[in-house]
Amino acid sequence: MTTSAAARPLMVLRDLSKRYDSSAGSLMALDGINLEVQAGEFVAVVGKSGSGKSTLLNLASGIDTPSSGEVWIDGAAVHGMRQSELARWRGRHLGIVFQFFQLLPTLTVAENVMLPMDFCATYPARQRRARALALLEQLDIGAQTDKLPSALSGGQQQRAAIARALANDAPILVADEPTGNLDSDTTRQIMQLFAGLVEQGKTVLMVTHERDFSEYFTRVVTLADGRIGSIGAPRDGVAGFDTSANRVRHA
Ligand SMILES: Nc1ncnc2c1ncn2[C@@H]1O[C@H](COP(=O)(O)OP(=O)(O)OP(=O)(O)O)[C@@H](O)[C@H]1O
Repeated sequence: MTTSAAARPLMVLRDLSKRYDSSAGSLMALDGINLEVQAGEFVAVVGKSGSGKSTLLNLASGIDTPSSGEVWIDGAAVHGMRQSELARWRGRHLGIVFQFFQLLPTLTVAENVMLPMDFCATYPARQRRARALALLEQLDIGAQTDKLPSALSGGQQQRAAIARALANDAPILVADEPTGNLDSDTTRQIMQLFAGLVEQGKTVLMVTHERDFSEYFTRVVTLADGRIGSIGAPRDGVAGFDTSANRVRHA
């Protein structure tokens, strides 16, 4: 993709570290991460289990706080925000998609999609249901709107979760193994859906183990032991997913 020299990155992670302290000891889960994500990118985060992928996403999305370092999103210092302001700010700027969907089981699909709009008051109350239905229609689950999540297939639940992530029209989608619980056909559909959203202007940061979709990604960030081992362009190929110990490339 082309970016002008003056373009400000949509997301900046600067010297980001996370230490977990427990009775079992201290663990440096992330150590000195530097990453800039431009608007319109589809960035995949890959690496072995325990390499720090989810921790990186949780810090980048303000779900968790760094031990040191900075997270800037659209010019805002996320690392400096109070918890009270962070939740609403996050709701407006980030849509988050999880492996296990995390839909509220006692609310209908439409009500789940309306939740971020209710929480952040991004749209007038009288418009929220219509917007939820339009998103669900766009994601091909318009017929499921008034069902409980448990009545939907895994793929349909993930579509509902993506609709919820899109509810506030946030510019960034953060997804932690969104296809990790789906069969291969559904995985393809969901990855194509994310690629389509990027084409429509969204920016996506995704933890994934999916090797077959590297052509969708603008960059592949490989984590190893809490550090960035490599940042590769997709043309570097599936090697971006090679997490073997000595495979280190530099962009
Ligand atoms: N809340 C926590 N308290 C203590 N240690 C944690 C906590 N969360 C994660 N860790 C540890 O930090 C390291 C990085 O974990 P993280 O979940 O980010 O890895 P991951 O690459 O996402 O792994 P996976 O692919 O298995 O989901 C691991 O050693 C993990 O055990």
